[in-house]
Amino acid sequence: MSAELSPAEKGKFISARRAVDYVQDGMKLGLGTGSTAAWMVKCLARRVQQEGLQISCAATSTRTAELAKSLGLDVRALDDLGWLDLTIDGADEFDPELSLIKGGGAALLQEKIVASASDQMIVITDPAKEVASLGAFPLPVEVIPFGAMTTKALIEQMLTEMDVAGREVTLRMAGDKALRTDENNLILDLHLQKIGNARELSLMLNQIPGVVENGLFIDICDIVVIGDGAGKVTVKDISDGSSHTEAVTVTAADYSFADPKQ
Ligand SMILES: O=C(CO)[C@H](O)[C@H](O)COP(=O)(O)O
Repeated sequence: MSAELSPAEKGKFISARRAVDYVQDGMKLGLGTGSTAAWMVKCLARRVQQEGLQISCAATSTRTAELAKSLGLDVRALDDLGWLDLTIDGADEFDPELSLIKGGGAALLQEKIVASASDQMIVITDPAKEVASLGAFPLPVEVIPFGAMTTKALIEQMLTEMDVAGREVTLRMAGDKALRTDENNLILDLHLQKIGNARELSLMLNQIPGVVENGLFIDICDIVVIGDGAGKVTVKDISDGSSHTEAVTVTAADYSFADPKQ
């Protein structure tokens, strides 16, 4: 039997399980990255096994692809699947318009490509990630290694010109080495405190040579599913502005999976 989950982890599990309800037989799915997305992959694999669903998936990172394959899911290259029906992914922050900051797990590039190639994106999250205005979470920006410190300087100059509140930009490390993404790029984290105009910032960042993509997801997310460790799940849908909360029960058997890989 699995150990009791912390309230935060239970919230992630609850949101992941609820989002998997949106999956239908025959769908082509995008699989997100991160700890919440890992719960989703497990819940999805369980549904596929129990109900015999025929689905195919494109993963947003090597680690998600490995987890999904290890659980028997049919994982293909995005280009083999073409357009997707639905992507389910986590986020680091979301605001009332369901704009997001993503990339805490350094997978923002594949995540944005996959979500943008989907009819619908559902974000699975916990209440701590809901903000009135994006920016407390450092904004990840993926840059190519060539001239990365010059790209960093160009970003800092742009932030100064835009008069953004915080301007510290740091290179993300993995131990004593610069972290490399699945595309062998680097991540710069922008410690901005508060992002006033996320749309403008996103456009400006992507105009800088050396920037591959940034972690602002604007007009991409359709639904946010917020799992609360106390046993509630809230579903917010941007298409009709609706929001409703459901009570849920969770037992240890629900989050016990044969493969404990996260
Ligand atoms: O954007 C991401 C990875 O690049 C993740 O979805 C985000 O960091 C949330 O992760 P977690 O579910 O572990 O809190």
